[in-house]
Amino acid sequence: MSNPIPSSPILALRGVERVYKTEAGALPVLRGVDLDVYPGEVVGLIGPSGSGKSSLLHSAGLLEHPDAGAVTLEGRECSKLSERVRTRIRLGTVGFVYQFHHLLPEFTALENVALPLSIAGKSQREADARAKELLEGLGLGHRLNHQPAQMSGGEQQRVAIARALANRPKLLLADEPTGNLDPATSAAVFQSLYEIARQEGVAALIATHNMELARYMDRVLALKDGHLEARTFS
Ligand SMILES: Nc1ncnc2c1ncn2[C@@H]1O[C@H](COP(=O)(O)OP(=O)(O)OP(=O)(O)O)[C@@H](O)[C@H]1O
Repeated sequence: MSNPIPSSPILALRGVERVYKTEAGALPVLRGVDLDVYPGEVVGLIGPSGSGKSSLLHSAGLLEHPDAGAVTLEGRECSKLSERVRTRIRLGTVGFVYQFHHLLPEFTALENVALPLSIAGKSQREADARAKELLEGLGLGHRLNHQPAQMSGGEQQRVAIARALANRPKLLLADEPTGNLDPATSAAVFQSLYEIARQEGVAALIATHNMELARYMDRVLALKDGHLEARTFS
């Protein structure tokens, strides 16, 4: 990265463990994960299918409770907080992008992106202005009034990225954000995601199977046997 990394992480995991109870017995997936993500960096998370990437993102984004360990967002340790406070922190700090866009089909691109802003109490004018700014930044200025079904898969995913960034989260968690797209579209959408994350100054943790895209991240971590290790590319 060209920018110096500030000293205080936006996300810190310490000794995070996740064990699922299955009919076949306990399935340990995360076995003591330590991770720091700093403001403004784009971090790739790789690992084979079933290695626990989604589980890690769910714990990091306060969607699930880890079975052990600490999750600290913006300096606040969240494990022992009530569900209400965790939800408030999640809504204020984290944006999510998934493999499938989950846009509301009857809403336009602009309306889909403005919705979380309206829910957060912004006026319609403010919400629309912010939604328009983000969509234009993602190259969708000509698609503001289109519904999801009238857009390509790559365009739909860009709208989902704009929606995730609408409330100015400090951390973007993305789970296979381009996993449903063909290789060329996937590369283009990833490029847009990277650029807008930089513009917005948001940190991003992006789970992907796509090693070609992983190369373009600021750094890459691999999940192996429930632990994270740094990965470098030759
Ligand atoms: N709620 C659950 N109950 C039981 N097992 C689960 C649950 N959620 C996930 N698992 C198991 O935990 C393991 C890790 O799943 P996870 O979805 O985190 O992996 P992943 O690396 O994201 O996989 P993929 O790349 O295929 O999306 C898998 O073996 C999965 O079957």
